[in-house]
Amino acid sequence: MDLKAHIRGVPDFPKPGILFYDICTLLRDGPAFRAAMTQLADMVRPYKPTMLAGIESRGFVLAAPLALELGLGFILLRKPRKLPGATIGYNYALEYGTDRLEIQADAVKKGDRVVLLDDLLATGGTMSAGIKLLKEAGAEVPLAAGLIELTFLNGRARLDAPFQALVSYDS
Ligand SMILES: O=P(O)(O)OC[C@H]1O[C@H](OP(=O)(O)OP(=O)(O)O)[C@H](O)[C@@H]1O
Ligand SMILES: Nc1ncnc2[nH]cnc12
Repeated sequence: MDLKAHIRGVPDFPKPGILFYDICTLLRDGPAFRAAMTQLADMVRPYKPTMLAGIESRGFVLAAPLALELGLGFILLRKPRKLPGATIGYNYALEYGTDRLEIQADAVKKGDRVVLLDDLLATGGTMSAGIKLLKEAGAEVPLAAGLIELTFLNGRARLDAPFQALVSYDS
């Protein structure tokens, strides 16, 4: 399955100069969505995670079904003020703005092996914040993973964990 054939590039969204890689066109195609989930499962399984975590919101769309597929529990990393109870937060810069991620302080136990999933790695700010939060909460992060990597932004250099993606774009 050629996953790239199902990902649409939308010029000048959400700002002029940004080529937005839209996964909605992949998600809407059953066999392509299935193939992406199977390939993600094959990529993640060797790292022997005990839990999966996903980043709001497009990351949830991939990470929750992947957790089910692998028979694992699922942790939500959310945008600010959405999670009840004590949280740990981290501010970060995006390719097109700034944001903050939060995790529930009791989401992981020391020594949990948590693989972190998002749809796309651009500058790496979001994924880097997610890895920091998981580690601060006590988890090991054997892998961060995505469907898409924008290699020209070199986001993986900012990550304190190995990173893998299914498809990459160099412009
Ligand atoms: O590597 P970075 O430069 O940090 O960019 C990647 C992040 O940007 C997008 O999320 P966005 O904040 O647009 O939110 P969404 O998933 O809710 O659409 C994407 O889903 C990643 O989470
Ligand atoms: N170019 C891009 N396409 C889709 N999502 C993104 N998140 C950050 N940069 C993006």
